[in-house]
Amino acid sequence: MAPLCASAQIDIVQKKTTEAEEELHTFDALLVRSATKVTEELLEKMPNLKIIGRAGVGVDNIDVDAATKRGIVVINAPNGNTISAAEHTFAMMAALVRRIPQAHISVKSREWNRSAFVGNELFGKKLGIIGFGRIGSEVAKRARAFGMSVHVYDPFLTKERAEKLGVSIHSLDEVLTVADIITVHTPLTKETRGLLGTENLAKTKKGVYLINCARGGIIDEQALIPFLESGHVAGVALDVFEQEPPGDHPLLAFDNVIVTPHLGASTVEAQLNVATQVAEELLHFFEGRPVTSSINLPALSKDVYEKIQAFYHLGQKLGLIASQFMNIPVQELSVTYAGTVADLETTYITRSLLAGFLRPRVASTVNEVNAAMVAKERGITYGEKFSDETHGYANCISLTVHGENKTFTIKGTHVPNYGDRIVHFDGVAIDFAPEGHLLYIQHQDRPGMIGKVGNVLGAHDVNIATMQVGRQEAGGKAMMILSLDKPVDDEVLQALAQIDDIETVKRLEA
Ligand SMILES: NC(=O)c1ccc[n+]([C@@H]2O[C@H](COP(=O)([O-])OP(=O)(O)OC[C@H]3O[C@@H](n4cnc5c(N)ncnc54)[C@H](O)[C@@H]3O)[C@@H](O)[C@H]2O)c1
Ligand SMILES: O=C(O)CC[C@@H](O)C(=O)O
Repeated sequence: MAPLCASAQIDIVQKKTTEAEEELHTFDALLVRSATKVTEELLEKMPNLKIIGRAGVGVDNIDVDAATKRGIVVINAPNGNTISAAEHTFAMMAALVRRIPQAHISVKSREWNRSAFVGNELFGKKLGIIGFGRIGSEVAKRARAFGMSVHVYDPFLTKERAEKLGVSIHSLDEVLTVADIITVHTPLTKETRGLLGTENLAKTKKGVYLINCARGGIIDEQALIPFLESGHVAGVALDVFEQEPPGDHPLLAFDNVIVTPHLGASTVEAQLNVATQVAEELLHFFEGRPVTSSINLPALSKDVYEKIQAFYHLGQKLGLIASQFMNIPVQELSVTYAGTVADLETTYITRSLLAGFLRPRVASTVNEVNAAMVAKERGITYGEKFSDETHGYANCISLTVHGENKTFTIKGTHVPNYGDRIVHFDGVAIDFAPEGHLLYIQHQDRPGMIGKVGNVLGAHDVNIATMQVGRQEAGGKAMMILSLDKPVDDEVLQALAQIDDIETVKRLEA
């Protein structure tokens, strides 16, 4: 939290959400650990909210879909507690096979029963790790130091990464059948809920030990009971439960089930790390810098962000102008990247363009977070293409909007140290900066048009800052894009539209 406390821009209110009912509508940011449930209902009471920070890894206490729908960025602190969670897993493993908690209770009860607590060594045992991300891989390092062999199952782990981490990948069945001890380190998802249920538990070795320091529900608690009763499972270590706290859970009655109250991340170091990580990210967000640990935005490193920043802005302007020009229902947006921009992380630029396009059409907040979702809701599809056609510019972004009976194309480029330029507008080569109050005039290419437009604007006290003209061919379709010092009202638009040979007049705000 220290980075937040040090910031003059941030006022911190530390309360339970239930104690802050009256102020909920005022908050811009919400920071939570795992206990606060960030539900759709809570989000409805927080219309000002822009970002939710989870000081920890799992975001299962946050309705990420509901946040995304509202354009709220969700960030977490993905690695601040990795070491603590891995160490806790290892402590649980040692405690499980050496029966330390049971022996502890016995001695505290004034007994001295050494023969009752004969355990097993970890050395030489096969450890099955299901889920080989940050924590799983740290557990593996520690296991190797203890002389264990490590057997990994993770369907998303590449061969290269497995080799780099010195482990071999196995199928789930292989891990289940060979492991003496199995520890799970996956997120809780539709696929992992009940992953160790009746069917898979039956495939494990007789006498297997199980550990869950990830999320309650990955090991099916009900399914476990008969396997403990029969002695097939020799012992279980649980830091997490399907319901927390677990209350009077039948598993707690088993002597060989050892438990902790979700303590994986509960170290001074981890709490400091996650709080600092999430606080720094939050400050970056409000300073308009990239957030690297967002759950609902593509991850961007500072380096990548710096490269795409200019195009991100250009994309937004292209979308914004196209949306106003095509103020009719549209079905499809097609974005083409050419030149240097084509080598960058274009997903983010496309999202920015899409948000710019949707903004004039949508009453609710629309930004890079929810743009794809809002587009889908409105039946607008979009796609990215890459091309070699740069039209002579170092970089070029083209947007084609397909609407009912009309297609519109706009192209832009970014010139370093100069700015964004629109270089092609509705079939006409032109060159203007997409900034401020713009006026689009489409007319027949005739002498004297510029003077007539200037006279009307002058008569209405509208000052022209810049004027760019372009045409398809001499005497054919021509256009003017004017940048004005103030927005024009409907009266000015009508006066301009009455000039002979002017076909269309549109205001465009950029
Ligand atoms: N007990 C605690 O206090 C505590 C602390 C921190 C994290 N956690 C939890 O630990 C878990 C792991 O955290 P992490 O930081 O290592 O996450 P991570 O995202 O780095 O790793 C998760 C791994 O699981 C793999 N995976 C996903 N679906 C899978 C499936 N169906 N089968 C097998 N593997 C699958 C992913 O490919 C990934 O490699 C999470 O559930 C997290 O919430 C608990
Ligand atoms: O806030 C906590 O202590 C839980 C942490 C842990 O479960 C996580 O997902 O980061």
